[in-house]
Amino acid sequence: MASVQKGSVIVIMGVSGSGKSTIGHMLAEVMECRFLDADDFHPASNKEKMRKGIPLSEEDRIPWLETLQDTLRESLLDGKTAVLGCSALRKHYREILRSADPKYQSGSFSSSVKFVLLDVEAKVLAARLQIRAAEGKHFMPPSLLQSQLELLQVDEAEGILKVDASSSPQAIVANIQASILQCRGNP
Ligand SMILES: Nc1ncnc2c1ncn2[C@@H]1O[C@H](COP(=O)(O)OP(=O)(O)OP(=O)(O)O)[C@@H](O)[C@H]1O
Ligand SMILES: O=C(O)[C@H](O)[C@@H](O)[C@H](O)[C@H](O)CO
Repeated sequence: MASVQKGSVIVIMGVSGSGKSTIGHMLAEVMECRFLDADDFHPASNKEKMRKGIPLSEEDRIPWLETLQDTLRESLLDGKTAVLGCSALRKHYREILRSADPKYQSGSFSSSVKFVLLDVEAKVLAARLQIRAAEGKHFMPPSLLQSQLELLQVDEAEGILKVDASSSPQAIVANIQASILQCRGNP
């Protein structure tokens, strides 16, 4: 994609069920770049906790985000573009990811690591998670959705691209691509 310079990261963020893995994977495919799923970076203890229906704590999340930061930094230093699917629910979690850019100045929000928030109504999320749970495909139970919604924090000043993620995955990916093109030239 012309507008995304080599050596950048697009983080597809949002609560459980918003479609981070689905959309992130598809976006990476059309951008012909690597897709990283933050779920693959959790220690077994974190996954076990979530499987039991216990929300992660700060102490559980910070080391996980720091591991992701290391991986993103390596990718940026290699001059590669990557898409990361990661909840990144709190502002200070996103600061950890933005800081993967060695040139990032804390609090400036101007980083090679950019964020796209998948915005979906709670009742649609709940329905998606019920279907996924019935299929027995994922460790994250629907019961954790409420805690995720309560934790989500977005500050206008961060300039996060918010997309309506209740339509078809194809339409969402096309919308993200178009929005990124529109933002061309912006920091
Ligand atoms: N746009 C969409 N329309 C309908 N269903 C979707 C859409 N996006 C994702 N889904 C479905 O919703 C469920 C959750 O999607 P996905 O696993 O991609 O979300 P996630 O944000 O990565 O979730 P988690 O944070 O729990 O890993 C999956 O069963 C997926 O197939
Ligand atoms: O911050 C968190 O609580 C975690 O990142 C969870 O959101 C999971 O990783 C994931 O989204 C579920 O698959």
